[in-house]
Amino acid sequence: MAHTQCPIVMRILAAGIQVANRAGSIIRDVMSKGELGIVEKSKNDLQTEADRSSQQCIIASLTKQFPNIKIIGEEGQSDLCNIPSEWLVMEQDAEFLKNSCPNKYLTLTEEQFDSVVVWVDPLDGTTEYTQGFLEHVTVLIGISVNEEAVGGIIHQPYYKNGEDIGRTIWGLKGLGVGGFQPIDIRNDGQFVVTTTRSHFNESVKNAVDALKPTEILRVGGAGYKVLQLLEGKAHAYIFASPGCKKWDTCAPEAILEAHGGVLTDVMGNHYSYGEKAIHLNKLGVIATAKTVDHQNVINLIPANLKEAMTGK
Ligand SMILES: Nc1ncnc2c1ncn2[C@@H]1O[C@H](COP(=O)(O)OS(=O)(=O)O)[C@@H](OP(=O)(O)O)[C@H]1O
Ligand SMILES: [Mg+2]
Ligand SMILES: [Mg+2]
Ligand SMILES: [Mg+2]
Repeated sequence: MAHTQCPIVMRILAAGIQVANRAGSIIRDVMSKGELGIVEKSKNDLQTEADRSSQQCIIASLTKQFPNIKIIGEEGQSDLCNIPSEWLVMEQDAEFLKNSCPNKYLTLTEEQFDSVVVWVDPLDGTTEYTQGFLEHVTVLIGISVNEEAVGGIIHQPYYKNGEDIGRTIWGLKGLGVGGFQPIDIRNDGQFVVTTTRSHFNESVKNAVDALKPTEILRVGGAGYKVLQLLEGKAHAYIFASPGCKKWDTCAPEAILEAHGGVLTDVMGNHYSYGEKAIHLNKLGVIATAKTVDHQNVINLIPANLKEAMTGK
């Protein structure tokens, strides 16, 4: 099937896979040149040259390919006029396009652009990037349709596989996940929680402790934490605090749920990813692996913590 005839959701994902790979190589280039150009956007919130360049590459490439689609990136408006030509990626991943599009998205056309929003986090785990925890760094491209996170890409620029560097994982609800082999963690009496490394606070600690974990992993990035759920390394990802934004969770939520896991706020509700959605995930992030009862985890989060977060 010619690319232009494929359903829009499939084409955005196929383009996203290629552009995320390019963004990953830009992130590695900035690090190897050693001039990170760190800016403190606000307290505990950094931006580097890699965040800026990766975003320019992704937004420029996707805007060129899909001029009618709303794209929202973490780093705000990017100058798309003066970017190096090698940052413009016009390819779509041919392997991915061999998959059949789930029926639900077959009739969605580019003209119905109002219902589709692409959420871009050009570099998730910026604090970890600046501190040398490079494995935690990911590029996130999420697609929402009618406000629901349905598809996404998590690219790990520093994942090592023999001589190869980098890998790209995709997911689409109704189709599944690809680019890696998911591992479903067992429920054998252990309960491993993954949580923030760089944004830990009292509220996050209280929620984590309430689950009585047998092990706590503290790593950077929403993308990396969700990968830990998908690779059998943790049962739950707990961040009972505001801080994460829609571009942090859109792709991870879609990929996790395409495999049977769940990602919600502390009340157990899904976030909305429409164009007008507020960026902040005010009610935190609770995500669970496929083999875990999500509602049970939500029930264990202390009521006083939920009241403090919702104001009710
Ligand atoms: N308090 C606060 N202030 C500003 N930004 C915050 C905060 N908490 C989380 N975040 C953003 O969420 C992304 C993941 O961060 P973490 O790994 O620390 O936390 S989390 O557990 O996934 O929320 C990470 O995204 P990137 O900016 O893309 O690296 C954080 O910036
Ligand atoms: Mg950031
Ligand atoms: Mg992020
Ligand atoms: Mg980021």
